[in-house]
Amino acid sequence: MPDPVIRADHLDLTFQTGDGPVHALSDVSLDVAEGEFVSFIGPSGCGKTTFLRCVAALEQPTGGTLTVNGMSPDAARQARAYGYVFQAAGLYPWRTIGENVTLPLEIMGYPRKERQERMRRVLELVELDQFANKYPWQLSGGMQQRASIARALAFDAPILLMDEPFGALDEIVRDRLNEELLSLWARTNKTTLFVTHSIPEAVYLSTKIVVMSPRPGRITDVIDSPLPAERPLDIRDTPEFLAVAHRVREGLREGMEAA
Ligand SMILES: Nc1ncnc2c1ncn2[C@@H]1O[C@H](COP(=O)(O)OP(=O)(O)OP(=O)(O)O)[C@@H](O)[C@H]1O
Repeated sequence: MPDPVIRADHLDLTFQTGDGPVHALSDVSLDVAEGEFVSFIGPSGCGKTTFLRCVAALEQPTGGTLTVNGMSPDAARQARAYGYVFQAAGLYPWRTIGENVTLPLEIMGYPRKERQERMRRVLELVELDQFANKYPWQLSGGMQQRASIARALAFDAPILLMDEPFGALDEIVRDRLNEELLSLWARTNKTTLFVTHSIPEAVYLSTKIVVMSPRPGRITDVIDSPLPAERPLDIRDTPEFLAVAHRVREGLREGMEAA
């Protein structure tokens, strides 16, 4: 077995706040192998975002260990191990889509020609190559979110961290983006961590589903998906899909009852 890309071992994080300590992560242990698509699902406040932020070295755990590609999250961050897609597309309105995508590359000091080449390639991947010269307000919400994914892919990091990227979109657009994301993942083989509140989204996309519960935030179930890699949208009506969704729902319910 190759070493996992991400390994959390008895991870703990307590925030000290004005109202006393908040135990955001408790005893979280998880291995993520290369190329996996792992969804984190759980009620608000169970620590999903906090876990992603620890992986991205944006939060410091207060206990346990966490490695990314065998190094500390900080070292992995410096080695540009990941791209991050947030809940809101977060595009700069005064920059075109192309200029938004090249911004991190500019900051990292990539030469102009390479910036342009990479920008073209990732916009093609998310089927926005015709929109490089448009401004964010000229695109729909779903297209903006695709542009934000392109930006995260631009420096070709092996790990993609996605924090509820489709939460604000209507169901039809979300379905389409789920399909596109799955095909993008199959083509790029990026190790992906994906936060969601949607059971169907988690089951449709993932090779592994991590169910979490709040107070304190902990893992209550880890489900290795039995679904095939090839997943047309109507797989959601199959008994196999519904069985996984049922197990997630049960895990969420038990977590809530225990909290
Ligand atoms: N910087 C911080 N300082 C203090 N408390 C924090 C901080 N960040 C998060 N928390 C608390 O930690 C807990 C976990 O928050 P987190 O954002 O990780 O949850 P989540 O599962 O992602 O929630 P949601 O689904 O609403 O995004 C919450 O109780 C939150 O209020």
